Amino acid sequence: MPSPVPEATSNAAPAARAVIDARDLVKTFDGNTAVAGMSLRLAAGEMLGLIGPNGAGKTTLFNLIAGSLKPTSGEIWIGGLDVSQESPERRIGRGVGRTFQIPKPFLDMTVLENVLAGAQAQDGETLLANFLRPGHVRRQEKLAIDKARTLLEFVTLSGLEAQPARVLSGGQRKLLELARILMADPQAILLDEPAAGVNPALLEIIIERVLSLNAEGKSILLIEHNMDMVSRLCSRVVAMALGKPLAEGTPADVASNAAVIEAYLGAVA
Ligand SMILES: Nc1ncnc2c1ncn2[C@@H]1O[C@H](COP(=O)(O)OP(=O)(O)OP(=O)(O)O)[C@@H](O)[C@H]1O
Repeated sequence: MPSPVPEATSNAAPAARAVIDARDLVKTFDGNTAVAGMSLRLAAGEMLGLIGPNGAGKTTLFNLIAGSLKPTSGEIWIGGLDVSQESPERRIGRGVGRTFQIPKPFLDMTVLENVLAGAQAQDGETLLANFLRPGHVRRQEKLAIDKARTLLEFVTLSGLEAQPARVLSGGQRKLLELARILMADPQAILLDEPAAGVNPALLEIIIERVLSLNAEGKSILLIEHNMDMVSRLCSRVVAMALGKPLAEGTPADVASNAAVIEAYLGAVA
């Protein structure tokens, strides 16, 4: 007779593998608490929305996950490893890419050069490699340029590759930034308000491209005030306020949650 399966495991859905696991994070700035005990798990292949009123701590949480800020306490795990003390560059290498609310491209560099800047350290960047293996370095550079061009096509900016980035609109700069982070082949992409200040036509392109990246298997963590975009992309949403989780559920459930509505109203008042 087969041994009975313990109830706790037989009924439990298999836990989705977390790409990003932020554990009980706290971040204070000169005594002011921006993130006050926030935990969040982004599963492999998931698109998770992060909403909350201005000042809730969303961007600070991104900065902690991406490594540009170190937590006051708590831990960040990426792909099953504790990376809390690692640099932002190491975390890019571990497959985390992030965009900023206001992209800051190198304005005097071309659009193509800006995308190339997103490549992980290449052999071509070391003098020694140039000296010892110039043919290999040239091949690497050509591969990087081909990849950057493919990504520019993906974000519909191919026609502008030779232009300086300063000619791009705000929405185009967001697309450029997306291409730049894709150079490092991220598994998880953190998008900080991709819809803000973007015209409706470009926003549709951004939404389509995010869907297509997710269809390729990339996990997406999306900070966004535009609930239409959140509803179209995310099946799960976490709302935060005052640095803490406030509610979690489907976009419709969270948007109609009384505590969430009150937090937004409080932020407006
Ligand atoms: N570098 C910093 N130094 C001091 N205070 C900071 C710093 N970064 C963020 N804060 C403070 O932390 C709190 C949370 O800010 P954060 O930008 O994370 O919120 P947010 O939810 O992203 O807001 P928004 O939706 O307006 O972008 C705010 O009170 C902010 O002023």
